[in-house]
Amino acid sequence: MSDILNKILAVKAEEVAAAKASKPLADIKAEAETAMLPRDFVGAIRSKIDQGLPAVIAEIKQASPSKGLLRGRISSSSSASDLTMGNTRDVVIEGFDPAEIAVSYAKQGAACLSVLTDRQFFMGSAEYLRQARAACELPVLRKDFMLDNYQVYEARVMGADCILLIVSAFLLFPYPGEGGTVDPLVRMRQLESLAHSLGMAVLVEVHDADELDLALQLTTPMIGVNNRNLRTFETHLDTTLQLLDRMPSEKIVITESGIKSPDDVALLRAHQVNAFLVGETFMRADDPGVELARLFF
Ligand SMILES: O=P(O)(O)OC[C@@H](O)[C@@H](O)c1c[nH]c2ccccc12
Repeated sequence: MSDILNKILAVKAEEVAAAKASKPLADIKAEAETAMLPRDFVGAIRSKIDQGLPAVIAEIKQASPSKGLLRGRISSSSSASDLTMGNTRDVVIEGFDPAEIAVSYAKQGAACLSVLTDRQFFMGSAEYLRQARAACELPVLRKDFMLDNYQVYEARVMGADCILLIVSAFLLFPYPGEGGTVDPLVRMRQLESLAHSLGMAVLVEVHDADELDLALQLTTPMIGVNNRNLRTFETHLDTTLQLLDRMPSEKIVITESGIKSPDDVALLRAHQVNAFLVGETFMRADDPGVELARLFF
């Protein structure tokens, strides 16, 4: 079992409860229904692939539980020791500009953006998503740990065009629904259909064959394979390659995590994997978009 994921999900459930207490479900629902129009996330990916180009979902991620701070500097008002796993709440960072990063990604040919909105473990925020989306025309994935309908409405209100459903999160965490604990597949289907009804796409994330079997029971065409093992934090691109035989041809395979070099990209493309989600490698570069072009074009 994955300790870090369990910890994140427990915090997430508390955050959702607090958000519901400060803004009731009916209010966020009304806001979601009048939010600005969604952008076509799946269409943006398909359009690159149809042109024979790699479809890159370029991530904006300030920090991660496995690597700590990825971009920016810790301001003198906070201490580096605050930045231990799961304790990023009070750390202030300078030199991290989501709008500037988004513009650079768009200019260099990204298909879509992914923006971390989890605060405690990834130092993300809804505000970063808003800033990034407003700065360009790319569709945006809200990268967070979704458990509850409420978060899907929230995603739309902040401007997200796509949400992430992590299969292992539903398997791990017995999140209560109406009338007790709800079956993981039932919960994923509920969140998927809600996202679709709000005009958003869904990226479903798997790490092994059993998770893939569940993911294939959703209707979304986008299957993400996370190359990172959330227990050990090790990444192996083989994780994606080993699942390819089981992928129906109508699905779009998105390889996620641990893509570091043009050779990694060439290996995956040689196996007809043409959609990529990349964060750390871009975040550590001076100009994230220029690094995107170096890896992919
Ligand atoms: O920074 P990387 O190794 O390029 O990985 C990006 C992305 O795949 C990773 O951030 C990610 C994949 N699935 C997630 C779920 C939650 C948070 C983060 C993630």
